[in-house]
Amino acid sequence: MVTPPFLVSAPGKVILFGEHAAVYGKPAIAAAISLRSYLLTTKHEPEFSELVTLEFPDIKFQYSWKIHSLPWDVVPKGSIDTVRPPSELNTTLVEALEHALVDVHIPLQRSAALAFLYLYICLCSPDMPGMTFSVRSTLPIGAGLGSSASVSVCLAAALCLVSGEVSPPEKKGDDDSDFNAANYAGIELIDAWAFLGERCIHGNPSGIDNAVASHGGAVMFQRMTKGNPNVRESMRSFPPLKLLLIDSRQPRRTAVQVANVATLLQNYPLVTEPILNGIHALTDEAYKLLQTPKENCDDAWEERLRELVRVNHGLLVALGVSHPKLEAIRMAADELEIGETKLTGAGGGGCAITLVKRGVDIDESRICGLIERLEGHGFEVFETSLGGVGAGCLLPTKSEAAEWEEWEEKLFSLHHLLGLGDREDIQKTVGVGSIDGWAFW
Ligand SMILES: Nc1ncnc2c1ncn2[C@@H]1O[C@H](COP(=O)(O)OP(=O)(O)O)[C@@H](O)[C@H]1O
Ligand SMILES: C[C@@](O)(CCOP(=O)(O)O)CC(=O)O
Ligand SMILES: [Mg+2]
Repeated sequence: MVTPPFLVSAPGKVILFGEHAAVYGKPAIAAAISLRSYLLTTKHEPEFSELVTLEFPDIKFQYSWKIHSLPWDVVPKGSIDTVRPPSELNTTLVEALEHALVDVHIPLQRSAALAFLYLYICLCSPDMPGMTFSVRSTLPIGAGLGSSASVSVCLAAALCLVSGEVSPPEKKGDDDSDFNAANYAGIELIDAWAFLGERCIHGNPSGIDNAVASHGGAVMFQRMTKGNPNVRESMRSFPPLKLLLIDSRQPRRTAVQVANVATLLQNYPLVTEPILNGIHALTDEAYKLLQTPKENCDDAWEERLRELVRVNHGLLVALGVSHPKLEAIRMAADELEIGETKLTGAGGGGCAITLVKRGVDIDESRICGLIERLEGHGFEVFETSLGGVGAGCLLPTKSEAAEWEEWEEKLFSLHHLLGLGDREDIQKTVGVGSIDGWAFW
C-alpha cells in the first residue's frame, strides 16, 4: 500500500490508422505522445478525514463526498475480482452512484466523476483515510488525443497504489527493453481497471486508448471478439515519422461520435460494414508497411503510407465523423502539398494529423507557412514525439523518504500548481522528461 502524497502520470495517444473500426473488433495502430495527464494524491488533514475529494481543475470540477455516504454495500469486499476485473460495468453500482452525482449535471464532469467513483468503490474500502485526488492534463481535452484514457489510467494507477493492488514500479535497468514481471503484472491490472473508467466516460471503448496510455510505445491493437482475448502487439521498430498534430479546437465528445457510428451501422448495415472492413484492410496494409526495416523506408514506401492516410480519412468522412474545420485543415495541407491528412481519434472536431512529405521537394519554410496559416485560422499546432513512455509514478526514493516532511511540502506546493499553473508550468515542474525520479511500470 502506498501512502500519499505521490504523483502518477499517463500519456495521451495518436491513432494513426483504424479509429472507430477498432470499436468493432478491427485492428488499429496508435502511439503514445509526450503530452500527458498528472494525478496528485494527498491525504486530508485529520478534521476532514471522513471525506474523499476529487479535483478536476481542467474541467472546473471539484467535489467532496462523505466516504460513508457512498454505496459500498452494492459491491461488498470479496464480491469483485480486483485482480481480474470484468470488462463490463456493474450496472447496479452505476445506478447506485446516481445519488452521489445528483448535483453534477454537465456531462463531461459527470462522466469523469463517475469513472472516479466507480473505481474508488471497487478498489478502496470505507475505512481508508480521507484523500484528495487532483488531476491536470497537458493534453487538450475532448480533442481525439485520448485525454479520457490518460485520466482513467491515472485514476486506476493511483487507486491501485493506495489499495495495495499494485506496487510502485521497480526501476528497470539501463536497457529500456528489460522485462520486469512485477511491473508487467501491475500495468496489466491498471490497464484493465482503466478500461472500466473509459467505459464510464464513453460507453463503448475499444480499449486501444487505455492500452497505449498504460503501456506507452506504439501498438497494433485489436479488441476481443467472441471470447478471443484482446490483441496488443508492441511495434518496437516503429519508423520515425514526421507528423504535424493540429487541433481544430472544435469541441466534441467521443461518446457522441461513437454512438453516431453505431446508429449508422444499425440503419445501413450493408453500407457501413464494408466501410469498416475497408478500414480493417487498410490498417493491415499500414501494419505491414510500418514493420519495414528502417533502411528500406524509401520514398516509395513513404508515398504508400501517405496514400493510406488519405484513404483512411476518406472512409472516416463516409462514416460521418469529420467536421468542416477538419476539412479546412486537410485542404490547407493539400493546397501547400505538405503531405496527407486524416482526422485522429473520434473526430467530429478535435485533432487531425498530417503525415509530412520528406526529401528534397519539401522545405521547412513550406511547413512554417502551413503552421502560420492554420494558427491564423485559430487552430493549434502541437509538437510532440511518438512512442513515449507509458504510465509512471513519482515517489520519494529511500533517502528522500527519510526527509518525508520535505517531500510532503514539495508535493503540497505542487497541489497549488496543479490547481492554477498552465500546461507549460506543469510540464516544467513535474513533467516526465523534465524532472528526475519518475519510474515506469
Ligand atoms: N484533465 C481532465 N480532467 C477531468 N476530466 C477529464 C480530463 N481530461 C479528460 N477528461 C474526461 O474525458 C472526457 C473527454 O474524453 P473524450 O470525449 O473521450 O475525448 P478525448 O479522450 O479524445 O480527449 C472529458 O469530457 C472528461 O469527462
Ligand atoms: C473512436 C475511437 O476509436 C477512438 C476514440 O479516441 P478519443 O477518445 O477521441 O481520443 C473509440 C475507441 O477506439 O475507443
Ligand atoms: Mg477518449
